[in-house]
Amino acid sequence: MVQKPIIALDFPDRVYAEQFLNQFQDEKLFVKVGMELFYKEGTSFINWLKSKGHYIFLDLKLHDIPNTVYSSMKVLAGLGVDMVNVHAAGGSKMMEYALKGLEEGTPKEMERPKLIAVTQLTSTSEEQMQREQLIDRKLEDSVIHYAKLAFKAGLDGVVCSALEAGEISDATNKSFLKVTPGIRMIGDNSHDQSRIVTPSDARKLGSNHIVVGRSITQAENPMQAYERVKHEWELN
Ligand SMILES: O=C(O)c1cc(=O)[nH]c(=O)n1[C@@H]1O[C@H](COP(=O)(O)O)[C@@H](O)[C@H]1O
Repeated sequence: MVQKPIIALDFPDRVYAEQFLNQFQDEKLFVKVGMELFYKEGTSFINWLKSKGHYIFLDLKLHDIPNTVYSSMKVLAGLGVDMVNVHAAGGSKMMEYALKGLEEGTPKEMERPKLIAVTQLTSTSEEQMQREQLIDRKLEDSVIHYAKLAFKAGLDGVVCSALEAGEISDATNKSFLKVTPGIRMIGDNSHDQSRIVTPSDARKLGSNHIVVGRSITQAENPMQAYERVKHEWELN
């Protein structure tokens, strides 16, 4: 799959999103549609993005009982997106059912979307995880544990910080995807993220994809910000 930085289209509606995308003219981008935009605009916006030739990560982070996730994935499989996700905390069975739903729901002429699992959100710190989730371990231990569960369930990869990417490769295999949000250029505001890295460090540490939102979308010149991220990511 194309390795361009994935731009998080965290906008309130399609007017904002289209205004943003228009700046890139005909460039085919890899974009992420999250809950905010999908809840507002639904599948018609996904179809529009597809008609423009963009690659799409539909980030709805499913986390429910196995049967509900199975039937929801069956529906999402028909949208023709390239990547979808679940929360690994939903458990092995839920992840297996998610994959089954996608496999059954993908039309014959389409490729099944990649299925990845969020391990520990990049906004979560070790202190918060221990205090709020009552996990009395290092944060990396929890991330690696979830990655192993996702791997065993047959998923294509995980969402993780680049700080854990190397250990995940060792615990799974080289082709298991490590998709990394929490990307910031040096000096950027980290906002609500905890485990942040630069595009160049993400590459060096072994991430396969990076997800970048506010550092691009809220930049004074988003095109320039995107080019800087892409340059750093591709050069390393
Ligand atoms: O699944 C995700 O995309 C995701 C997982 C995670 O652990 N952390 C995380 O930040 N994300 C998403 O990645 C994007 C990061 O946005 P910025 O912090 O603005 O770069 C947001 O759209 C988040 O919803």
